[in-house]
Amino acid sequence: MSRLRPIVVGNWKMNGLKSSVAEFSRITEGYDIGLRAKTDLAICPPFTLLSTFAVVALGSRVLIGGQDCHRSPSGAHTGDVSAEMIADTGATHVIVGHSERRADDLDTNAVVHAKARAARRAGLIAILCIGESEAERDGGKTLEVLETQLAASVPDGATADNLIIAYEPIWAIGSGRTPTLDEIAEAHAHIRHQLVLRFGDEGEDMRILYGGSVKPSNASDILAVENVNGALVGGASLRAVDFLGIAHSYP
Ligand SMILES: O=C(CO)COP(=O)(O)O
Repeated sequence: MSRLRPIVVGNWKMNGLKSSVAEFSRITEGYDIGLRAKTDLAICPPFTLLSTFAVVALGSRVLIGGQDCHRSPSGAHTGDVSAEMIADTGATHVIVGHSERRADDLDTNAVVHAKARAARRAGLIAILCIGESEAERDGGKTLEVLETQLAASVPDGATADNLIIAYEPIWAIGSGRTPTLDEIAEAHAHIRHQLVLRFGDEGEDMRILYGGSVKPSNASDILAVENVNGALVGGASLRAVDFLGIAHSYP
């Protein structure tokens, strides 16, 4: 088991209304001493709920994050939200480079790189997502794709205190399918190797999360894999019972 303190992050994506505060409160209430001893816990709600959740989370030690940020601190960017604005709500984390944004909003590696720098500028921890498509996996290109994404989207000077990597195979997101444990181990070992090549000892301390169809039923196996330092959870983070179940399955 890794010596790094794990973090289990819930990505609520475009889900959640004011009425969802009750479900989030159940998550904060469930983050008891026993669970705190095992793992950090974070929820990334939509922007509309960030401030509310940050207040509800006070005193619980549940962390709050955004799901994306603009590269600039402020300015004429209608509809966008800056890393500084996210930090201003009390959030500590922000997801950048999620495959849904890479696909829907054409976030290239260069854009993700700029967003990760923006997160650091604002004092946020970037959760930077990388992952291969099904065609890339079938073509035997997974490790190469991960290497390219890491090289092009992780900024120089990143540290274990301001960067978390999330490995999310695109074909595993929301599909109920996951790579085998050996495949997860191989991908995470490769990411670790690249981080150490580039950042030396600091790379040993960067957390690498697995994301894609993590559920209470598969979490204990996945979280026990070498170099898996936590999980990025989509659908199963929307219900407190499932999300806490995943966090509890940390060995
Ligand atoms: O995209 C994800 C988290 O960012 C994973 O989503 P699912 O857990 O719903 O597969």
